[in-house]
Amino acid sequence: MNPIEVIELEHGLHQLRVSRFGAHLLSWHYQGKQQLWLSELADLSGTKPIRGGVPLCFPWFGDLQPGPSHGFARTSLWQLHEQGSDKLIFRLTESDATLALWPHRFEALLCIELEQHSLSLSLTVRNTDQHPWSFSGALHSYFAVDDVNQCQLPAIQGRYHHDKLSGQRLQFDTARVPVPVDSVVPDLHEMTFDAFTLRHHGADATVVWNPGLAVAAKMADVDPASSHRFLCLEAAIAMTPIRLAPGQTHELRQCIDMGA
Ligand SMILES: O=P(O)(O)OC[C@H]1O[C@H](O)[C@H](O)[C@@H](O)[C@@H]1O
Repeated sequence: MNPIEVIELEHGLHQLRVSRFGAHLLSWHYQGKQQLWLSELADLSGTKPIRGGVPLCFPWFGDLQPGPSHGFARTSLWQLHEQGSDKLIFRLTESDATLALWPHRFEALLCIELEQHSLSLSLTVRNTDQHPWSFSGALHSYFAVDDVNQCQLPAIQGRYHHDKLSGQRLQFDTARVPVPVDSVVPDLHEMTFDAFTLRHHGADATVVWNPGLAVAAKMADVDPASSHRFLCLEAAIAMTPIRLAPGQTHELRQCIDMGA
């Protein structure tokens, strides 16, 4: 059996491929053109995070030792909860494996929804436990670009950001995306990029990431020759974790509007 069971959805101008492993959006064609980058060297064995597409970071963003980078959601097998002509909903709840890493009961639903000219991803997290807990996370989208070194992101110009590469608070001088880049940009929730507009809800920052050639060359699942072909623009809870009381929910959403 293929460990990466893939669900396909075709609706209007869109075609999607989503893996149950990680509820991971692997491919999105809009008007016949691929919008996401998936590494040629992505590990599709169902044992490691998949490089590219849209990984889900939950219940934490980044490192939380001794747990895995970006949490366990992207390496868990999700259930296909609902399938409609224009949407897919995946569901994940706690298991012995997740409780060993993070001792809290939860329900997470990932809804991928298509409208005529847009795609939205929404991760709704519910505390199903008896005690409050906190989480962070991200919708870690890898957008396909011709050359990241030429990318413009007008919304960043003049903005302060936490530069994870230097550990400093810096300001972007121009709209040109620097490479390498690993920046947490607080309160950036709407931006135009390439042919589309991104809108984030339930996030406290947008994370902008491309490792650049030197770091990519050390990554097992990125071919350095194609490391310039993506830019990650992530709807992230990366500043302050969200605290949920029993029964409470939080929705983290990224809407990608092709604006035609
Ligand atoms: O290699 P991964 O665990 O998938 O993380 C990939 C990247 O994710 C985010 O963008 C972080 O800000 C980066 O610091 C990290 O390198």
